[in-house]
Amino acid sequence: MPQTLKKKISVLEKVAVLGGGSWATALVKILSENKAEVNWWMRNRNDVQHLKEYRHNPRYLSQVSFDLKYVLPSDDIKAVVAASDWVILAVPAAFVQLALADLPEDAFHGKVLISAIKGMIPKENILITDFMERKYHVPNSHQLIIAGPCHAEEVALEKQSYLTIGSHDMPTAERFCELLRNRYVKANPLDDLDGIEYCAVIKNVIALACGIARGLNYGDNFQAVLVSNAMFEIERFLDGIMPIHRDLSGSAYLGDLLVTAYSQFSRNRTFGNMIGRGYTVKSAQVEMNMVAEGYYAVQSIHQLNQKLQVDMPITKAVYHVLYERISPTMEFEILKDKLR
Ligand SMILES: NC(=O)C1=CN([C@@H]2O[C@H](COP(=O)(O)OP(=O)(O)OC[C@H]3O[C@@H](n4cnc5c(N)ncnc54)[C@H](OP(=O)(O)O)[C@@H]3O)[C@@H](O)[C@H]2O)C=CC1
Ligand SMILES: O=C(CO)COP(=O)(O)O
Repeated sequence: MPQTLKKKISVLEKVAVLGGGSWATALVKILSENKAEVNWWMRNRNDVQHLKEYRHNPRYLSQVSFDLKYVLPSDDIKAVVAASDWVILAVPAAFVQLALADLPEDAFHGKVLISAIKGMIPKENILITDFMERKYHVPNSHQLIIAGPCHAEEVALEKQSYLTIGSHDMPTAERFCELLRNRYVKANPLDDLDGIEYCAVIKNVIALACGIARGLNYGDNFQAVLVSNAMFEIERFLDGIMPIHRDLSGSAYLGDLLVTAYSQFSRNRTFGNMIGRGYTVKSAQVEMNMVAEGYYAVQSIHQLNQKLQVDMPITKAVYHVLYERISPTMEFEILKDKLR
C-alpha cells in the first residue's frame, strides 16, 4: 500500500485540550486541521454554546473557524478527559488547580499528559509537570511539554512557526510532533523536560523587564543588553536547579526569550510596558483581558532563588517593582549599573 494512503486511513487520534484562551484555541486549530478528534474543554458554558452554533471561540482568536466534525466542545471536563488518549493542559498556571478540581486523582491513568503552560503553580512554586506527578500520579516519563517561540496570534494567521516538544520519552514526543506538523508548523522533540519548562517560566519575567524598560523610555540599545544579560541569568538559574549540559542558544530557550521580549503579541511585555508607564498591577490586569504568567512566575522564581542564591538582578528588579511596589524608575536605575 502506498505510504500516503496508509497515513490517511490511520486511526483517529483522540486529543483533549483543556482551556479556552488564545493558546488552547491555536492548538485546537492545528490539531483539528490535522484531523485529530479534539475534545475541547472550556469552563464557560456560553462559550461552548457559541462554538457549537457559530464554529468560533467568541473571545480569543475569534477569526479562527473550526470544523465541528473534528472539534467537540464541552464544559464537562471529566467526559473530555475520559474520551481522550492525549490530554493537553492549556490554562494559565494560576488556575490549573481550579480547572482540574472535579477530576479524580486517577483521571490521567494510561494517558499522555502534555503541558502547554509556561508558568508554575503559585505559592507551591513547582513546575506543572511536578504538580501533575504529585497530585495526579502522572510520572514524568508520561509527560510532554509544548515549548518554543510561538504566539497563538501568529498561528491564527498561519505564519511559519516552530514548536519544541520537551520529554524524557523521545518516541512519544516524536509521535506528538506528528500530530502538530503542518504547512506552517514545524515540531521537534528535545530531551530536556525540566530545563525547557523552567526556561519558559523565566523568559516571561524577562519579558516583563523588557516591557517595563520600554515603558520607562529606555531604547533598543538598553534592551539588547538586558536580553543578553538575561541569558546568563537563565543559565545560572538552570545550572543551579537542574544542572545538565544544554545548549541555550536553541529555539526553545533563546528563541522563546527573543519572541516574548520583542513581539507586539507578547502578553508579558505588554503588561510590563503598562507598569513602566505607571499603571498599578490591578489596573494593568484589568486592561489586558489576558494573563501575563510572568506576574506570578517572578514571585516563584524569586522565592526558589532564596535557596539557590544565584545572581539574578533582572528577576530581583521585576520582583521589587511588582511585589514590593518600588518605583520602576528607581529600580531600573539600580539595575542598569548591574548590566554589562
Ligand atoms: N498565548 C500564547 O501565544 C501562548 C500561551 N502559552 C501559555 O498558555 C497558557 C494559557 O495562556 P493563554 O491561552 O495565552 O491565555 P489567555 O491570556 O489567552 O486567556 C486567559 C485564560 O485564562 C482563563 N482565566 C482567566 N481568569 C481565570 C480564573 N479566575 N479562573 C480560571 N480561568 C481563568 C480564561 O478563561 P475565561 O476566558 O473563561 O475567562 C482564559 O482561558 C499560559 O501558561 C501561557 O503562558 C504558551 C505559548 C503561547
Ligand atoms: O510564551 C509565549 C510565546 O512563546 C507567550 O507568552 P507572551 O505572550 O508573554 O510572549
